[in-house]
Parts: sequence; structure tokens; C-alpha cells
Amino acid sequence: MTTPARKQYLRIKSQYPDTLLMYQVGDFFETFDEDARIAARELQIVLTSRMYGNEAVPLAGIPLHALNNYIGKLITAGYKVSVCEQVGEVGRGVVDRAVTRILTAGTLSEPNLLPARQNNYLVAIAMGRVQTALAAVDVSTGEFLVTWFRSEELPVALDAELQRLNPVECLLAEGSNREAYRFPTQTVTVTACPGHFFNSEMAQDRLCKLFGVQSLEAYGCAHIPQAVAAAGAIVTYLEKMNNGLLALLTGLKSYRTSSYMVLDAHTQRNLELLQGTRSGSVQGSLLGVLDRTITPMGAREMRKTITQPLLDLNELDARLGSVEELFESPALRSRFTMSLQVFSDMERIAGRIRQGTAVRNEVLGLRDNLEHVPELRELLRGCEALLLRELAEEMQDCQEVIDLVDRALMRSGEEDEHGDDGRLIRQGYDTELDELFASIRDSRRWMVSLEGRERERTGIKSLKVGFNKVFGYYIEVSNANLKLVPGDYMRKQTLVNAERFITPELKEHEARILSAVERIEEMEKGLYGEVLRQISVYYAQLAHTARLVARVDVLLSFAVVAVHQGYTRPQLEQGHGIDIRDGRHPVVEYALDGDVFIPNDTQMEADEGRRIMLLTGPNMAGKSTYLRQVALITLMAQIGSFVPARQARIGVVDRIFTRVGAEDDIAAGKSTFMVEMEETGTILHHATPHSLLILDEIGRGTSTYDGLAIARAVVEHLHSRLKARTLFATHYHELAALAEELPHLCVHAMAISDEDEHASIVFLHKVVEGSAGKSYGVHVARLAGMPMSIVERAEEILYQLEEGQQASDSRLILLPEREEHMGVESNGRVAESQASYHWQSEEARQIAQRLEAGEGSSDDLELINLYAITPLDALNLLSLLQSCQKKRTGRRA
Ligand SMILES: Nc1ncnc2c1ncn2[C@@H]1O[C@H](COP(=O)(O)OP(=O)(O)OP(=O)(O)O)[C@@H](O)[C@H]1O
Repeated sequence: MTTPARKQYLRIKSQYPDTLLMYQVGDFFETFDEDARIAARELQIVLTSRMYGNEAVPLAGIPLHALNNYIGKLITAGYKVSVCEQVGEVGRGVVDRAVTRILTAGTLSEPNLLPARQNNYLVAIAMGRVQTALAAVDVSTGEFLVTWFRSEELPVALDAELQRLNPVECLLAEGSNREAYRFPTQTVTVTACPGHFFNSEMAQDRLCKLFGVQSLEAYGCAHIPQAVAAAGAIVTYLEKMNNGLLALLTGLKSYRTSSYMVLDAHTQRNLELLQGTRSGSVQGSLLGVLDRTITPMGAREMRKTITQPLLDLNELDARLGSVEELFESPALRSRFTMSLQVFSDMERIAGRIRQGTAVRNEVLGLRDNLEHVPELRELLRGCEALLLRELAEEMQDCQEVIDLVDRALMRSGEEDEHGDDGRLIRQGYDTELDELFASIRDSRRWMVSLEGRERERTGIKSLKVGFNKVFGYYIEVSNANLKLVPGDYMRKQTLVNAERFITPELKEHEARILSAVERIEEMEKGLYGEVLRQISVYYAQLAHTARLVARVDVLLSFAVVAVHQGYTRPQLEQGHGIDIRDGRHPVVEYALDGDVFIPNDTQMEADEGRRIMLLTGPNMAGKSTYLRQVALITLMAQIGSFVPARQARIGVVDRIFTRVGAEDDIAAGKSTFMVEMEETGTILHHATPHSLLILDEIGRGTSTYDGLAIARAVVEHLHSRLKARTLFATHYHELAALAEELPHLCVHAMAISDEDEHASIVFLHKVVEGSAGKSYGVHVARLAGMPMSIVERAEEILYQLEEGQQASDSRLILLPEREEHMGVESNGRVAESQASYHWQSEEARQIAQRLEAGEGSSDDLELINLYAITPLDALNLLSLLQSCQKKRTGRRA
């Protein structure tokens, strides 16, 4: 037999089947059944059971006050949590309960559940035939964004935005394929929403109603149905999860990614903008070097600044001018630092006030912040840089909010004029409340005087008036004096040495106090809510001020880092050149921590000059570092930061593309080489003559001749067709010969010192003109501690290879440029004619003959391992074996 309480639980749970239901029972939140098992496992709390009728139900509970902590853990583990509270009077029968909010990763706004220095985005993607839109909201700050992409920009542009925003939760229309989207973290919660969430007409009405407007024209996205649909889906979802969150959404910001420098997802990861690849955290990233912001909102702004470099020269000049002024004056920097140090997270507190969830200390903190706004504004006004003065003019101090808080709220621990320190609402704010406090004081005074009066009346000198939580006020008389107790005393409690009594008069005063305390609690709650509502009228103003503080914080951070790291102001211009003198890699240099970083120059000239820089050199010589350094210096210049160089002149870049290292996509069933080719193809499709390309070891993932051929074809395309500035690192020194044919290409190498043939080489980390000529791979193997026998054998093989290979290499490299260039995406394996194989060993030649005759089998693998004594032969034989097997399966099919 199921009890009514159990029935109520099951009814509510059936309405929220996909959430973990936290069910209030008195001072606890309980979970039942499967939810209890999950909660016990995830939260490491005790799993017990409770009898409902004759049914034993699994149960695990947590105390009411600890709810937030536990919810945080469940959400991090990927669960959705619904909170069901007692909403009815506790009395006879089952108390009424209702789900008051549903919490998911993307709908959290509690400060202790969120990382302070990072936004927490919930996104929605609306896929259309022509356009696809992405809307994003951070419910802790009220930021609400939308952007859209044409179908030909997909999936690169969408992946890039997802990487930048790093959402914790994503809404998709039911039936969408989650696998089509590349989220930067595995832990993102993907929520499938009913199709009507994404209905653009309904979304339009919903958004207009929310913002109190007739049309969405002013928000710049009214003409894009997918943008409206994505933003609408977010609003509908929030409404369902926690209606209170909608109060934060006061407008929608539309933006196009093409207004900023485009950084595809791969490039963001590759340049380690926000996260170091090795550390998986801020350490080892550009953010780790540049972020010296003081306030939480400044830190969040820094992330956006780094991932959205600007294109507009005037805007950049304004930022750099501000940084320069702060850079030049230590006194100004320290005044700004002191001024910013007093600011708490105004942006999120303003949001919590708007939602009605801010606690007293947060409100008082915000009030104190506002008190410091005029000081910051005066500092800004006194500056020469126009941008700093403009920020001052936008900054409002919201004196009304300060006055309101001062009138309404007491600080905890502060005493009023009557010595009362327990008040939330200040005396004088509400007459009825003051009267209640006065009546309590009267009754307390009566209680205090009671002791004297009763001692006199009864003649009991040791008589005491006391209070305890169970019995309330009492009069205590020791056993020795019990005979003197008057007749109107009523016995209440017996102790070992004394008795406690009450009188009707005492009870009356006590009741008066208790009801006043209850009423005060209720009134203070109501009045406090009212104060929050009054402050939230200024929400937009407060949030704007917080963002201005954040921008000042970012500019100051740039200046502080520039001084500390010895950066200089870059010169930006509209042109295609890049001229960096003594440039350094900001992150590698930072990590060296005192050791010397060898600076290098970069000169890429505009239009008819040398646009392509071919960089050769051995492994470990610093090619990758140099390539990334050029990209990072360019990016830093375009976010308005000073740069690690003696001097830098940068022609504004519209996109940076990098193809560095191998990010395998084994999960998607693609080989390293396939990924390399796909990515190179994407770059060649999307790059423009204003872009900067960083290509590291293109063609490395396949056999030597294929690789060399592809590398050459890419260089030719970049040189004669695309005309984008390119840094191209390669270990194919043979490509250096191209400089004679291609006028816009220059060849550089990483300098090596190997004067003494038998000693190890020394990496000078210096970029010099000319080609490296040799790859020193075997030297690096020696350095890496390979067994000597292997190193010596490798040297022998290398010698043979170098002797035998020269002829064939030059044959390939001197092939005349074909009329129709090889497109990488067309996948023509141009170099794979059998003639291009040059067998190093007789055994290999024999195996090859059999393979070419179509007689190869998987047993040949073993033969290849045994007889192909050079790696090059082995690679070529493997590729022959592969095509032989492919032919055979093709025939069978
Ligand atoms: N300019 C420099 N000054 C000082 N140290 C440097 C410099 N450039 C690189 N290094 C150091 O040399 C190491 C190797 O650099 P990097 O990874 O760029 O070499 P690489 O030529 O790209 O090698 P590989 O081809 O094996 O990837 C880096 O870890 C870095 O610490």
C-alpha cells in the first residue's frame, strides 16, 4: 500500500523524469529510488531506506543549508537537478510541495558554483539551410549574444565560436545530430529541446515581450530567422528552468565574427590562447602571461579581448594609446591598481540583485564599490588618452543606490542606537518595523526588572529570571526556597537543585516578544526584497559600470605586463607587411623565467615583396617557437597589447590560420595525415591575401616524396595565387631550391653550431638567411638519449641515403611547375608514380617488384620489416602494399 506522501513524490518525480529530484522534507533535501543511488554514489553520502506502507524505498539526504555545495558536484558530474520545496503550511496531512527551480550547468548563477574569472555560457544552435545561428547567454552576468554564419562558412566559423565561448551547456532542436558539433570540452551538457523552442515566429513574440519592444529591429538580428530562433530557444528554456533568470535579459547583442580577426578553433588551441596544451589550464597560455587583471569582471573581459582581436585601426590606436599612457607612468599605474583593488564582482552581484537572490553582504559590497566609482572616474578624467577619458564619461556612480542602501540596510555586527545588533533593516526605514522593535525592547525591559520585583515580593534573594529555547522565559527558585514560592507561580520544569516556574504575566510578555520576532523576520524579508527590487531598477546602469571597470582593468593589465616583460608599442597599419625586430615568444620567454630567450627578426614585405618565409632547420632548433611567436605578436598587437619585440610594424591581419603539429582525430576514424590534409585544405579555402598563415611541416604525415610534392604544391599556390603572408617551416631542405623560381619567397634556417663534428650540436635558436642543408635528426636522437648502437647504425644509414638520394631529390624538385597546380583537396597524389621510388636496398627492390606485379599479401609486412633496411624503403614499400591491397579489394567488390 502506497502512502499519500509517497504518492505525492511519485507524481512530482514523473513530471521531471530527466532530472535528479531534491525533495524537501523538513530540514533535509531527500532523494529517493534511483536518484538516491546516484546521489549516494556521486556525493558520497549514506544510502539508507525508509518504509512507505510496506514498501522499503532507497533514500539519501543532505541538510537544507548544504544544498548548493552538493548541487555543484552533481552538475559538474553532468546531472540536471530539480529542487522541490515545501510551499504549503506544515500541519496535518501531506504538506504542499512544488519544484521551484531546475539547475543545469548553463543556468547556474550562485557565485560559489561558478568559476569567478570565467564566463559560464549556455548556448543554443539553430541550424538553417542558408544560415546557422548561435545564441549565448551567461545568466550570472546577463550577457546575451547572438551571431550567425552562412552555410559556406560552416563548420569552421561555428567551431571557432564554440571554442571561444567554451559553453557548459548547449541547446539543440530534438533530432539534431550532436556529433555534428565540436565542443571544446567533453563535459558540455547537450540538451535536446522540443522543436517549438526554435520556432522563429514564437521566438520573436517572446523576445519582444521580454524586452518590452514592438520589434527586434534595434537588436540587429530581426532579419535572420535562425538568430531569432536561437535566442528564443534560450529564453524558452530559461523560463522553464527558472523564471527568475529572465529578469537579467534586458537586451540582445548581435555581432558578426568577421568584425574581428578570425581565429579558427584549431588556431585558438594551437596558439594556446586561453589554455596551455600541456598543462590543460591557464598556465602556459597567452592568457597566463597577459592576465594581471584585478577584478573578476576584468578577468572575464580579458578572455574576450584575447579571442576577439580587432581590425579597426582607430580602435586599436585608442587602446594602444591608453596602454602607453599607463605604461609610461608608474605613479598612474599604482593609483589605478589601488583604485581597482577595492572592486568586487559588481557585474554578478548586480545580476543577483536583479534576480532577488543577493545576500546582504553582496549588496553592501556593491554599495561600497559604487562609492569608489567617482575616484576611478576622476583618475580616468585626468588621463590624456582619449579612450580612458571616454570611459570616464560613460561611468555612472549610481549615488541613488548608495543612498538607498544606506537608508535601508544595517551591516552585520553593527549596533543601532539602542544597542541592538541583530537588525537587517535600519531604524527609520519602516515605522511598523521600528514599533515592533520598540515593543520587544519594552517587554525585555519588563523581564529585566521582573527579577528585582519578584525577589522583593517573595523575599527569595537567589531568585533568577532566565530563558531557554524549549520552555521560553522562566523564574528559577532553588529547592531550599521552595516554601516561599507564591501561589500564582506555575511549575514548568524540575531540576536537581531547583524548580522553574512561569506566571500568566510572564507568558503574556513572552508571547508578545515571540510574535514580534516572528513578524520582524517576515517584515525584514519583505522589506529586503523590496530594497533589491528598488536597486534593480538601476540594473542596466550597474552592469554597464561594471563592464567599464572591467575594460580599465584589462588596459591596466596590458600596461603592467608590458613593463614587467619589456614589451614595446607596436605600430599598426593598413598594409600587408610584417616587420618585427628582436621578437620573442611571449609564453616561452615567460616560462624561461630568467634564462635568455634568443630574439629573432621577421620581415615579410607587402604585395610584391617577400611574402612567404620558408624556414628550414633541425628538430628542436626552435622552428615551431618562432612560427608561433610571429602569430602571437601579430595577435597581441591587434588586441591592443604591447608586444615582446624591440620594434614591430604590423599590417592588420584579417585571419590567422595555423597548421601546426598533429591533432589526431582517431575517434572520427581519420589518420594523422588525413587530418593534416583536411586542415590544410580548409586554410587554403578560407584564407585571404590579408591573412597570416603558419604552416609547420606540411606533408610530414606521408611518405617523403608525397610529402615533398604536397609541400611544394602548397607553397606554389600560396605564392602565386593566394598571396597571403605565410611562414612555412619544413624539414624538406630540398624546397629551398624554390627560392630561385619564386620571387616572393625567401628562405631562412635555424642556425646550428656543429663546428666539431663529433661533439653534439648546439641550437642557437637564431633565424638566419639561407637553407639549413642538413636535418641533424640523428643528432637529436643522440641528444634524446637513444642507445648508442642505434645512433651509430642510423648515422651509417643516413650516409647511404644522402649519397644515393641526391639524384632523385633533385629530379623531383626540378620538375617544371605544372600548368594546373595540384589542389590539396583534389587529392591528386602527384608524386606517386612508381618511377619516383628509388630503392636503397636490393631486397626492397625485389619486394617492390612483386608488389607492383599485384602479388603482394599481408605476409609482405613481415618481409618489409626484415629486409627494408632503410626507413625510406620501408615507407615506400608500405605505401605500395597499401595500394596493392586496395586494388585487390576493389576488384573483389
Ligand atoms: N628563441 C629561443 N630562445 C631560447 N629558447 C628557445 C628559442 N626557441 C626555442 N627555444 C627552446 O627550444 C625548444 C624547442 O623549440 P621548438 O619546439 O620550437 O623546436 P622545433 O624546431 O619546432 O622542433 P620540432 O621540429 O621537433 O618540433 C623549446 O622548448 C624552447 O624552450
